[in-house]
Amino acid sequence: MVLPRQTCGLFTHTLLLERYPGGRQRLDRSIQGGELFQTVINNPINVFMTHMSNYGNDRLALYTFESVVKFLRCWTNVRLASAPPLALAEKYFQLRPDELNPLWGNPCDDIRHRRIWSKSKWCDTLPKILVIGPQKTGSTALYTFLAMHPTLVPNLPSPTTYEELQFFNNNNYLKGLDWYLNFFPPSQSNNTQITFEKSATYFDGDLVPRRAHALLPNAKIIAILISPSKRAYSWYQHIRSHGDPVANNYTFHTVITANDSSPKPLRDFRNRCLNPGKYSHYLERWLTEYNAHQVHILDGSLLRTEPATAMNTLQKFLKIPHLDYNKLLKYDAKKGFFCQAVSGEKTKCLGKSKGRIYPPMEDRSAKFLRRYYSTHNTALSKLLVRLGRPVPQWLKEELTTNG
Ligand SMILES: Nc1ncnc2c1ncn2[C@@H]1O[C@H](COP(=O)(O)OS(=O)(=O)O)[C@@H](OP(=O)(O)O)[C@H]1O
Repeated sequence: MVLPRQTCGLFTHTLLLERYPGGRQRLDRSIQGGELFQTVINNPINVFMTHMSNYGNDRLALYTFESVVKFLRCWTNVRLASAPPLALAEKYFQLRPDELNPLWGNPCDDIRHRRIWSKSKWCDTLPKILVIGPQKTGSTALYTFLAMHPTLVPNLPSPTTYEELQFFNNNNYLKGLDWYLNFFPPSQSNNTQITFEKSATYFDGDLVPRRAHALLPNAKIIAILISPSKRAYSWYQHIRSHGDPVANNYTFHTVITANDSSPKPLRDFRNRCLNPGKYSHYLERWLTEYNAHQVHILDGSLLRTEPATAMNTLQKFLKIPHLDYNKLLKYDAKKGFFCQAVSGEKTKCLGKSKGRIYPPMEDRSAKFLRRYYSTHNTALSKLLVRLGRPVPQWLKEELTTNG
């Protein structure tokens, strides 16, 4: 384990000066203003270890550290003090409490890390595309369409959350990078392929944009948007079908109209139902981390009715070879959606949990939500215009039928 923002690295490599790569001159350069000197200067707290169980034998380490301490004392005003590693760690987090939560970066971005990265580990297969949701916008359909492309490879499924890894937004993040990487083994893809991941809860997760950017700064981000009112209703039906007590005890209308005097579980539920639909708010957060050219905003209604058209635009954005989805997808009248065309007239559709049958939304709820989302939809429309992106038909309709 290393402290945040420190690079785990070797300063002495060997026990013998004459075997030091580059010779004494190189080691002395590191001590006298070079890498070791800079490491001490730039980090108020450092943890150093010797290779040896009895470090009295590690004469080269003793030479190195004695020399760097002498050099620092001679040429700088830095006050040096030492303490056991645990005490150092405590001091470090007193100085930087905001760093108590880890922020994983790509170990292979740092040449020293890459050099000492275990041969049995990898990092080149980290996803280069993230489908971030939000939930109930057709993200699973998009995931299966992307997985049909020979250039694209999804993560291995999680035993608990299936195709979604939900790494960046919950406690899986604290399981560390190895946990995430194990879903992208090199055996799954060749080096011309691109790995991708979709977790629909990433869109509105507080910490997600920052965490995702720290690990995948060059990733392409895909958000799918449909009418926020429809999304909220679909989400309510989804949660209700899973037997959630709040969803079972309260009608959709009661949920969306809950106010500050409503019971806390109901208010929390209302927030989970309605907040992700404040699209511009969350997109702006993603745009503080990622450059706009890395972010694709996909029209979820178009994906549903004309998936081949939506996939054409998406392939251009991803700069991957063109695949004609007209030939791969077929409308399934029974399911009411485009599904994967298999042999003959057959189709392979998503399971029962996608495209549930439920009664239409009550008029009063639709009216309430149109008003509720009005400012958010206006902000979204402005955002899309600012980015030079098309304004989807569903958004134009929501804005004109407002009130
Ligand atoms: N091709 C295709 N096949 C099946 N379903 C499709 C498709 N395209 C869009 N949809 C709509 O996707 C809705 C589910 O969205 P998600 O996959 O994002 O849901 S989830 O957040 O991952 O649970 C799901 O919502 P419900 O109809 O409310 O169940 C569908 O309407």
